[in-house]
Amino acid sequence: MSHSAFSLSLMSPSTPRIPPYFLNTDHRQRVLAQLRSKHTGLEKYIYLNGLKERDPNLFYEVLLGNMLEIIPILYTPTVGDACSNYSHIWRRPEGLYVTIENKGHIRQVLRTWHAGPAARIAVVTDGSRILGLGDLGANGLPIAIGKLDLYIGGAGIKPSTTLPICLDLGTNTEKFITDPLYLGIRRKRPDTAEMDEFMNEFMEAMKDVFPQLVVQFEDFSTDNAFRYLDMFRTKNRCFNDDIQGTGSVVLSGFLNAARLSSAAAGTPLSDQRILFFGAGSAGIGVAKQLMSFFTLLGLGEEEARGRIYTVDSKGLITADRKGLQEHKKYFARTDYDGPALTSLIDIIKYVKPTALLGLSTIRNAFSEEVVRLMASINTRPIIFPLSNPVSLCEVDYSDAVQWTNGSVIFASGSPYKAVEFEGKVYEPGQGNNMYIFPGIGMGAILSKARHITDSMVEQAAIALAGSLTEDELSSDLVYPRLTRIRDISAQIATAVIRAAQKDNVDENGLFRNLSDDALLEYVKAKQWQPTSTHSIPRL
Ligand SMILES: NC(=O)c1ccc[n+]([C@@H]2O[C@H](COP(=O)([O-])OP(=O)(O)OC[C@H]3O[C@@H](n4cnc5c(N)ncnc54)[C@H](O)[C@@H]3O)[C@@H](O)[C@H]2O)c1
Ligand SMILES: O=C(O)C[C@H](O)C(=O)O
Ligand SMILES: [Mg+2]
Repeated sequence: MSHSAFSLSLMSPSTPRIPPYFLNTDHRQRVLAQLRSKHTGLEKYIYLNGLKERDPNLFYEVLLGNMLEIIPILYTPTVGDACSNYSHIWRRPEGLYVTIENKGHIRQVLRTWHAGPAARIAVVTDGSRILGLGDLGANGLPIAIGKLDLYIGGAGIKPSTTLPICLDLGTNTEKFITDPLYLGIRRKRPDTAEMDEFMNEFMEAMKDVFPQLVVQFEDFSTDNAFRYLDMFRTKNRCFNDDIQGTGSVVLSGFLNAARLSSAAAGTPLSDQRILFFGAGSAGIGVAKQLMSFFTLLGLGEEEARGRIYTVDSKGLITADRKGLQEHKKYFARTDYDGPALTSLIDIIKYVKPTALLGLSTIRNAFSEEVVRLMASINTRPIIFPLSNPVSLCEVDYSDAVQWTNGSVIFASGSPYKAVEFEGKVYEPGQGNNMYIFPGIGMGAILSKARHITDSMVEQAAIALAGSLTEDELSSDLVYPRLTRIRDISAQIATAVIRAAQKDNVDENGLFRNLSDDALLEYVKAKQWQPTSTHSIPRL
């Protein structure tokens, strides 16, 4: 502090004063104008982060009033830039880091969290596969924060009960280890045995320190995503967003998309054939969940599995391939014995899919030739390029509309704007787990579910699919409009609570006697709202 500033502060005992005519203005509009004056997504992210620190109530008020503008900044795609640059844009402590060096005393570290046992929902990442951006190590924290902002904005979870955690276990990305500003531990990631020990201690400690907590695993690399879901799904109240949340949201969009595509083709729903381009945690998670599309129609497991084809970087996945990773085996084809099919065009010609889903992280993998081929074999092709962020999306919406002459039924992981084609406006869907996880988490919290069961996840998808209004249905949408996310999350949470009751995992039996309408009203009444302060800035 300079000498003059120091003496000035000594000389002025008064506290700062709000400008006298401040209340003649709407401060929320000022905040929006300030936000819009920033030129890049990252600058907007930093601005919003500062606003949240200065005045969280105002931050959530502005978020709730401007979801379509603000979610793409706090969440995909801009949160991807925030993570990639986190060590450089860092301003203040947020969230909780638990490092590999805390092994042996993780409980003590968790006990430092200010909310203590009041915490209800944690999003936990180890930073090893952030969106499609790879291993970002300790820079992964903003993904947990962004997801929790959606819990708060989208479902109405109370901010003080949310807990973002980044497990700092090292990184295999060399450029971070050598970056002088990198905020994480400078070492390679541990081997499986060491990581398992850490995760076992961590999850036990989470249960002890936060007995009411739901844990959402987020953006773990594929092997670990499956591994820790299997290890903890019956011991802890937890789920994996990339496997189950994505599976659920895509099942939901697919239920609506298949209805449109089958009606256009005049074929039964059960004739759908789905090709997955990308067979990681998300691809296989979604493929497993989409089995329910067929089983709900009455098909047996084998028949349902036969409608699903998976592709990875080596081509169509077949059972005879050597060294096939465990998670790819279930959908590996046993009915193809020709030469390996490696090009997407050849695979489409062989499979003749009604739906092409991308979870590959390969930008523009759905080329003009691919999209036109899909349109030539389907009256209304279903094309869901689901990789995030936009920079890794398999095809842009405007191209998909143009190359299919508007017939495409489209949902992408990251947001796209509506496009006009030959005088008609087309609206894309956003097939992102953000529609689902807030409702699953809220339902699990309110019912105090011991575990999160498959049927809770499936019922969440069915509730989301059924939540479209007449107007949304007549616009051929496959997901509801995001502006309604609070209502939708309440409907999903209600369905999740009912499923928890059916599975007898609800520890809170109070809702069992409520009618569906009364339960929905109860859930809505539980949603936290920022108090409208007329937006007087906090001093
Ligand atoms: N929309 C959503 O809600 C949502 C949810 C979860 C994940 N995702 C996105 O899905 C993507 C994948 O996530 P993941 O965890 O499964 O990652 P991952 O790295 O485990 O999986 C990527 C898969 O793509 C395959 N692949 C890579 N290059 C390929 C190529 N050239 N041709 C064909 N296949 C190729 C890989 O073999 C692998 O099977 C990410 O971009 C992520 O952001 C989206
Ligand atoms: O974070 C998202 O936008 C969706 C998903 O969880 C992902 O990993 O891409
Ligand atoms: Mg994710």
